[in-house]
Parts: sequence; C-alpha cells; structure tokens
Amino acid sequence: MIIDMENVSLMKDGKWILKDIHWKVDKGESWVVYGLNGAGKTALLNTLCAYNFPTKGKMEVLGREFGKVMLGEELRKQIGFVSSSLQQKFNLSYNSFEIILSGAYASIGLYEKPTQEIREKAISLLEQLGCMPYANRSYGTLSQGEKQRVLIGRALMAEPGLLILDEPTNGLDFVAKEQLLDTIDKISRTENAPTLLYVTHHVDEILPVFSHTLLLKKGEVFATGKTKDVLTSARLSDFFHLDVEVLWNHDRPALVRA
Ligand SMILES: Nc1ncnc2c1ncn2[C@@H]1O[C@H](COP(=O)(O)OP(=O)(O)OP(=O)(O)O)[C@@H](O)[C@H]1O
Repeated sequence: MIIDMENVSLMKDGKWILKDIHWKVDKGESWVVYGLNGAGKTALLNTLCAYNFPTKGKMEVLGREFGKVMLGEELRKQIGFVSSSLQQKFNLSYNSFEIILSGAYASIGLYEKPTQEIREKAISLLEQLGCMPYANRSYGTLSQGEKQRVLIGRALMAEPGLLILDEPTNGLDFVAKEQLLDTIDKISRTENAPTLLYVTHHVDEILPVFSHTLLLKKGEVFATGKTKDVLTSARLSDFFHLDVEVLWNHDRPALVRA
C-alpha cells in the first residue's frame, strides 16, 4: 500500500482543516486530488509528507506508520515533490543539469561530488524530459515550463516511490501545459515509475493515466474511486452546487456549465 489513511483529521489553530479522511492508494494506481481553492489540498499533501502530524486517525505512507517511528526527513527522501512554489527555492545560477543532479542528494544545493553513475542518470533524465536544449542554461533563465521539467527530473533522480505533482501547470500556456502533460504521461509509462499523485483544480488536466480520483471538499473526502466513475456530470454538479456537464473527448474530461 502506498497511502493508507483511516479517519485522519487535522486541526490547526483551533480549526479542523482535514476531517475523517479515508483514502487508500495501491501500487499500480495513479491518482488525482481535485478540489477547489481552500479545499485542504495543501494540508493533505503536507500531512502525506509528514510536515503535519494528524491530530486524529491512523496513517501509513510507503509502508511507514505515522507515530511508530520518527518520519520526516527519512520519509521525504522517498517522496518526490514538484510544485510551482518550489521553483523559487533554487540557486538561479545553477544550470539544469546541476539542478537535476542535486536531486540525488535530497538537498537544495549541490555539495557533494557526483559519481559517474549519478551523472549518467542525470543525463538520461535530461533526455527523457526533453531538457537537453537547455541542459547548460542557468535555472534563472528558464521559462516556467522548462523549470517544471527540470524540477521533475530533480525529483526523479532520487527514485521516489511516490511522485507528487502539485499544480505543475500553474502559469503555463496551452502548448507548454500540453507538452508537460505529455511528459507526465511518458513518465507514468516508464519501467519502475513512481506512484503518481497529481493535484489540481483543473478537470481538463486529468490524463487517462490517472486511474483514480479523490474529490476533496472543505477538508473532507467528497468522493473517491475510478476517475470515470467519480467525474460524472451529476457528481460534479453536486460537488460544485452548480449544474455542470462533463464532456469526454479522447479520454480527457472537460467541464462546461449545463
Ligand atoms: N494554520 C492555519 N490556521 C487556520 N486555518 C488554516 C491554516 N492553514 C490553512 N488553513 C485553512 O485551511 C483551509 C485549507 O487550506 P489549504 O491551503 O490546504 O487549501 P488548498 O486546497 O490547498 O487551497 P488552494 O487550492 O487555494 O491552494 C483553508 O480554508 C485555509 O484558510
């Protein structure tokens, strides 16, 4: 089991931010967490990465039971986390290759001398992610989409069991977004691909590869299950309190007002 949450609740400053979350993610599944602004997506991710500790309930991530052992750093080495908010944290003068290499050391900087094997792995990720044209360019000069690819490469360097993509298409134009989604699709098909967790508030980004979806609303699980069963017009109309229609085209959903 990759994620196993039972009755997980989280209180912050006297307010319940997550309430009775039941959620199981098995190996071989890829999940979307879908919720509107303020639904608790960030709180849920921070809990998965052991930045938050559940106020109530039981949980396990990648076979590690919360509360039994000290988690934190050790768990986070097994989780790749890519979000647009991470983009700011890197030294802008490092080039793409160096940023990807730094993922091998689970640190923001690059303090150790990389082995030949690690260098080769970073080169193969540059190729796989289409980053070769800007491998030697400093991070500060990259576009948003290029930065996201480099950060995905950095996350994959550590061979994580779980790769969390937190709104990775933020700030991308249509073409850059579709190209990044193609790359994510490609990653999902690689041998030993990590379990993918894609967090978004845009239904149209839900690729066919995402077999399962969790709808999060006001800190509670509104629905979980196979993506096609969860993303129905009736269910989403109920979720939004607004009549919507889900249109499927080439196995991708789109949302319109009914
Ligand atoms: N420390 C805190 N004290 C009180 N309320 C908090 C605290 N942290 C978060 N919240 C509230 O919990 C709710 C969930 O926040 P969270 O950031 O997880 O939402 P989100 O789904 O990630 O939203 P968005 O998509 O806008 O980023 C929000 O209403 C937020 O204001």
